[in-house]
Amino acid sequence: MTAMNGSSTYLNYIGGTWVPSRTGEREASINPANKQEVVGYVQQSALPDLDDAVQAAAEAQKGWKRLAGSARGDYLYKAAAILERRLDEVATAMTKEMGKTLQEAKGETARGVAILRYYAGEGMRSVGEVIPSTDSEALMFTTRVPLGVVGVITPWNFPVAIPLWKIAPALVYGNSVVIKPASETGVTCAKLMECFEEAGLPPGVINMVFGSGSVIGRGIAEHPGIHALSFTGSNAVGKTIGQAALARGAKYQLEMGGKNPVVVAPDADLDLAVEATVSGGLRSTGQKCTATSRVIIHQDIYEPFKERLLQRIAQIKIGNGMQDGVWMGPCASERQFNTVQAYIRKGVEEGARLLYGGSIPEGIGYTEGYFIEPTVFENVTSDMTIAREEIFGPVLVLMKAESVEEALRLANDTEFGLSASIFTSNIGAMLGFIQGMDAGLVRINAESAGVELQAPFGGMKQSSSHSREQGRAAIEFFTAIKTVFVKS
Ligand SMILES: NC(=O)C1=CN([C@@H]2O[C@H](COP(=O)(O)OP(=O)(O)OC[C@H]3O[C@@H](n4cnc5c(N)ncnc54)[C@H](OP(=O)(O)O)[C@@H]3O)[C@@H](O)[C@H]2O)C=CC1
Ligand SMILES: O=C(O)CCC(=O)C(=O)O
Repeated sequence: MTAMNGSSTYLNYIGGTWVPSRTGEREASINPANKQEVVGYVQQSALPDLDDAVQAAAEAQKGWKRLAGSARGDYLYKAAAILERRLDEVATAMTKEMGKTLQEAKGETARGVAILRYYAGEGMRSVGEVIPSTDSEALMFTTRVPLGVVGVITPWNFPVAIPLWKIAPALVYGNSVVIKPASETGVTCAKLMECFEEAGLPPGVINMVFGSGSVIGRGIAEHPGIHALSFTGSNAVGKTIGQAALARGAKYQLEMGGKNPVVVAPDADLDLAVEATVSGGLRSTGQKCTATSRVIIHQDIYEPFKERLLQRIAQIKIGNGMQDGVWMGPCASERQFNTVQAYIRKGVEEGARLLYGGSIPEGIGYTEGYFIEPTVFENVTSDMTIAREEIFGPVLVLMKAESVEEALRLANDTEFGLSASIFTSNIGAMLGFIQGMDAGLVRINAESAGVELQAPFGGMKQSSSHSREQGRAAIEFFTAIKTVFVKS
């Protein structure tokens, strides 16, 4: 059982057993919509707990890699069915732990089910190719082998989808896994582990160790028994993980921040562009690496676009994501709440004009959680902090462009390159944007957020370590190619 003594304390999952940390310490997971509510307690683990998990994973991987891919896939199909059955419970834990609305949390959990099924099917797909040898009597082909024990370090903003889009391919290709979830969303991750446990995964194939990033996260990056690391989170942490992995020759994959632009051309469908800007920028309280952050608007339609945008934002209902009708929940944590407020202050100090929001909403219950109004700035220049750094909150900056060419130049004027959208009905502008935009995801007449699990996902420039996740791209990270030459 996950819970210790029937209380809401969640244990580490190591070697197929729920175990308390050797430190005996635990940490509360708080509901950001109501700071008084403890959703559950998770372990404050130390490095010996991680050692136990790595040892269990290494032992289990020996048998796991020998199973047929289809047999490994069968376990994922079972886990998918269990997660589907428990969808409401898992989504509720997610909303309570990190604040996104229940509707969004249910959508994400359903996506988790689909991710498991997609990778279950991978167990039966081809893994190599036959390459003609210059020796006519030889057979030369490639096959793929697992990497060994994979470390997974995940953030709190997609507590089901991100862990599963890393765990599922790692497992189906024959690796075992040690995951450290974000401290804010440990309870949700424990529920995913329960699904794998109920699916009957052999003990040790998947392990979860709670704990702080600086101890367990760093411990994963530096552990000699972990052969590969997949991380999503901030740039600052991602870079330290990459350096630690490189120093010891481990494979690593980093998915980090974004400063995603939306370009609104003079011939755009303005209603569509407004709706996509609101959804892409403010859904999940702006806490997506693909969230729209910079809105670059052609000067000819700047005023009508701005007017419609502000009208639409005024309709947003902020509140506890568990309540019907609430469109936007709180920031996920006190730290995130403080960060977003600091960026809003910085925007004002640096001379941007605060058009909308910027404060804690007025009304009953808002001071009980980490609520911030949707916020819009204008008169923003590219050198301002709010135009350069990832805010990860419900903040949009409006920038005016004299031409579509200038809009593209502004869109590219960032160190990030994750996602970018353009709204236009001009095919030339579309093609110019597809070609000229330096981003891993380029979207035409669609919001910057919104990832499909069967397609490669990742960024350019500082947004990623240049690898891709999801879809068939996952096989590139979670396996190594072996070239085989056979002669009788
Ligand atoms: N690309 C994305 O999807 C995300 C981007 N971010 C960006 O990062 C900012 C800060 O968010 P935050 O949650 O602090 O993101 P972090 O990068 O700190 O956290 C992501 C994960 O890394 C872990 N971690 C933290 N420090 C270390 C370390 N030294 N070594 C190894 N692992 C570590 C965290 O653990 P723990 O939870 O215990 O700290 C968590 O599991 C946000 O404002 C946003 O800009 C955040 C989340 C997702
Ligand atoms: O846009 C999405 O659905 C996923 C975004 C994402 O991966 C992230 O924010 O970390």
